[in-house]
Amino acid sequence: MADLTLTDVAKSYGDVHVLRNIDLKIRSGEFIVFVGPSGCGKSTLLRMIAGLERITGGTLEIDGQRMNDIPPSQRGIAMVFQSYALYPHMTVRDNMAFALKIAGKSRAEVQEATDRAGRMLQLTPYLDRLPKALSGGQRQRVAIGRAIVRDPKVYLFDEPLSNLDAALRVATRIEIAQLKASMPDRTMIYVTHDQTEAMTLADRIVVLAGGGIAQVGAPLELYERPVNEFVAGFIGSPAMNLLPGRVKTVGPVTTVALDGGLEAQVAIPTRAGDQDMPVNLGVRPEDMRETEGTPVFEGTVDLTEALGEVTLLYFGTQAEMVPVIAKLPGIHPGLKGRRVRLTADPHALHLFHKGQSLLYRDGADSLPPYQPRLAAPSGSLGGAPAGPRDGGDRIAQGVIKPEGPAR
Ligand SMILES: Nc1ncnc2c1ncn2[C@@H]1O[C@H](COP(=O)(O)OP(=O)(O)OP(=O)(O)O)[C@@H](O)[C@H]1O
Repeated sequence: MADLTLTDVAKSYGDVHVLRNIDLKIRSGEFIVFVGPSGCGKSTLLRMIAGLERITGGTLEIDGQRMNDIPPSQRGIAMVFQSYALYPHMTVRDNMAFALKIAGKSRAEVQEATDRAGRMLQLTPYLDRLPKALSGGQRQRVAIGRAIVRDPKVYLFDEPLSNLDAALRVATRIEIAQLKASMPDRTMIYVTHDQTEAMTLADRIVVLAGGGIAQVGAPLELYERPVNEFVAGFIGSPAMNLLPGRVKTVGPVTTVALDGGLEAQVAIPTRAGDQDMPVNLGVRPEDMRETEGTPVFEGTVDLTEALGEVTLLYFGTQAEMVPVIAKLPGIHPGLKGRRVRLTADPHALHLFHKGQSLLYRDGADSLPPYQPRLAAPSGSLGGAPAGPRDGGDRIAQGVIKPEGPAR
């Protein structure tokens, strides 16, 4: 058991306020991933939980016990670092055994714990090797093994895979997922820059920005229902396109008059007071498709990138413009320089109050319960998504915010 509760947690270095108003409840056994732009305080928050950084405001509790002034070694936590931090002159077994020996465990206990960690991480053949005789992935497994032998209640990972090449990252990511599955009651908190790691490993993702929490939710919840433009742009790759316009007609389905003359129907309800409100229409590149009918976007393709399973089309790549990007399934040769008309399902469109600041979250709680987007049933052709997106039960895809002060 290890529930973590952060209440109004803050961190400042003198006059520099790095984090403030961090309220977060992490349930025992959850896999939580912190993401956010560089310098937003992900590692600082992790290190405060570990006890490696002083908490300058608020409280951290683990299982109801205040931890602010408890030393790291007594928090029941183990941390795995990006840099492995192995002792180069010690074997794999000795690296893993070190903390146990310091803690005064018997020889038999140390042997049993290191054998077990070696088996769990497939390190048994390497137990007598020095770190220099291991690959990067194997070294990181030793670093994880060092955490496992201590049998902590909470595991903290600070970008553990970022020193590995692409193939090893995938393999080690899967090993971490399997490790978590084998320890369902252990709580894990993981910092990463990698969206795939965040989306695949997390039970819930915490998006940090501007010194606070922008949104917390299940990975697909953040993808499908970002509460603001920042999260919309941060989760998903390439980022969601934001097309400026104004609310033209209100009702259960909103019509948006886009700058440039096009119109879009969005399955998001608006009220009379929202009429003429400046908005950004959010459309994910992967939700766009070519149309002979009425487009929500029309432009000349400046650049294409053929990635095999998909082709990326770029529009408006001139300096200082944020290009609009479409991601079409399959290979589309010869599109560069062509005029293309694109549309998207009204249920796949998002709507944001224009100019909304990063942490402006009011109104998010009034959204109806989240309904996951389902893939097409197996056997159907064409890849058109089925389920809620085609029905009427995902009305509020995005958020229109009333005018108000940004927080
Ligand atoms: N000792 C310090 N004194 C002053 N500012 C600091 C100190 N340590 C960290 N910071 C600042 O705190 C902020 C958060 O740093 P942190 O390393 O937690 O960010 P991060 O989100 O993990 O970044 P990255 O993704 O680049 O690793 C940064 O702006 C950093 O400059």
